[in-house]
Amino acid sequence: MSCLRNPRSQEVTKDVSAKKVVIVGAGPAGIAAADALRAAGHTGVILIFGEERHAPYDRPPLSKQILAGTWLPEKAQLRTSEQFAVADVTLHLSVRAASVDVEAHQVTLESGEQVAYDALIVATGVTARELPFGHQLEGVHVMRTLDDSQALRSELETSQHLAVIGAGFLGAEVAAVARSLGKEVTLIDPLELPMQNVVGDEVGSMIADLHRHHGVNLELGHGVSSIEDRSGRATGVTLDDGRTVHADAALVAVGARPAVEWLRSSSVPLTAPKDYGAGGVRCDASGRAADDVWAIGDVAAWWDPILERHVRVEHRMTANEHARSCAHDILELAPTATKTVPYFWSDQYDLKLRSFGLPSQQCSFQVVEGDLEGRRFVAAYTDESDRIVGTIGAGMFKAMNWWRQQILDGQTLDEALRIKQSAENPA
Ligand SMILES: Cc1cc2nc3c(=O)[nH]c(=O)nc-3n(C[C@H](O)[C@H](O)[C@H](O)COP(=O)(O)OP(=O)(O)OC[C@H]3O[C@@H](n4cnc5c(N)ncnc54)[C@H](O)[C@@H]3O)c2cc1C
Repeated sequence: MSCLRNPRSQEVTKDVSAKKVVIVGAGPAGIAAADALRAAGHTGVILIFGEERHAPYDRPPLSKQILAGTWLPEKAQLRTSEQFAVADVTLHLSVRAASVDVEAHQVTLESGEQVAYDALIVATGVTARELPFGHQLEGVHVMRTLDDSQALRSELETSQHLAVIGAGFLGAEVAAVARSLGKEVTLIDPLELPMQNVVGDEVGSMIADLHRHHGVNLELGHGVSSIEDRSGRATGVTLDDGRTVHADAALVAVGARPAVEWLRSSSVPLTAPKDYGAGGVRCDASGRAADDVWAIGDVAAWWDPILERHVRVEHRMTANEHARSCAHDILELAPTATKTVPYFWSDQYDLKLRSFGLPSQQCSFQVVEGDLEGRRFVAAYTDESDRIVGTIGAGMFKAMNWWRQQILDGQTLDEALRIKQSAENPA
């Protein structure tokens, strides 16, 4: 198809608007891309292929409200079939893409059927990482899909002691929900503190104290060497120091890997192991990965012009932002104007953590508002040149937004504190 290049236009040219767009992955990013295309004036065919059998749904409630039983799964559904019909978007569920031929502009489905495209959006997300042992046992779970969440929920109706392997945000959230359901919970991680590599030592200590306060047994600084079983059913978890923690169920929450197997035989580039969020689809700052191929959401490592490197983040809001920006690029519209930074949240008991940018344990850390003891605070994370690269906070949402802007402005902490002080105490 011939395309009229009109890079700075606010209006979609006719040829471009009629492109046939194929979206692989029916998660939040894929659905948001279809929305964004239509909102920006795209009139051509949009096909979405998703390997799951469920109507597209949101994942954050899986480890929170759905696991806790306070939401029915329907509440997490992203769109109804009527909404897809109105938007004239064709959704194919239980269909897996097996490969893509970038040169021929063709996706091959697992059935062998070939689907031609003018523009391809890769939105295949990530899959749960597994341990090299134990996953065949009854009572051993991961948490990525609606089926996973429902399976763990029914497991907790009968099991009394849950071992959570991995104290990242997912493991920590599930530990909190399981405690609220009255279960004995052991939270295990080779790091010394929960979520330590993201939130650092100070916030990690606060989270550890919170879990201890709620009665979670913390086994930090320990890896897991095996999952014990009797007749094919998990009975405990053996730590690297030889002790065994009794458990009749286990959640393995040891991270995720980009769902890129289907791209391996293609010319779509992947990021190197040393990149932030390695192994994703390597994209430019508009999500373009190869000729007429874009990638968005958890699977995509976009070039970040502020941080000057490829960044892949597994955050819900990034899926929406990528989708909007990529839709504009496909339609050759002027880029979406708003500069953004990654955002995530995590709910544990009554603590509602919010984070902007890319905080990490490697950064310098300073509480800039409130205090950690009261669990009402904003903390700034800075790089070696004192630039603020991330913030984490709780209970101070207005202040968090001010600090978010400082990240966007590339501000140093020193300068940000000076601006804040002069705003609070005008001369
Ligand atoms: C339990 C849980 C809790 C979370 N909580 C939070 C939170 O509190 N805050 C936050 O910011 N983020 C949270 N996240 C992360 C957030 O859900 C993700 O960032 C978001 O789902 C990313 O959307 P996505 O569409 O890129 O990927 P996904 O949601 O993974 O969707 C990708 C879809 O593509 C499908 N697919 C994969 N390969 C193929 C193929 N070859 N063919 C067809 N389909 C394929 C997958 O089956 C999947 O349905 C959470 C994630 C989980 C799992």
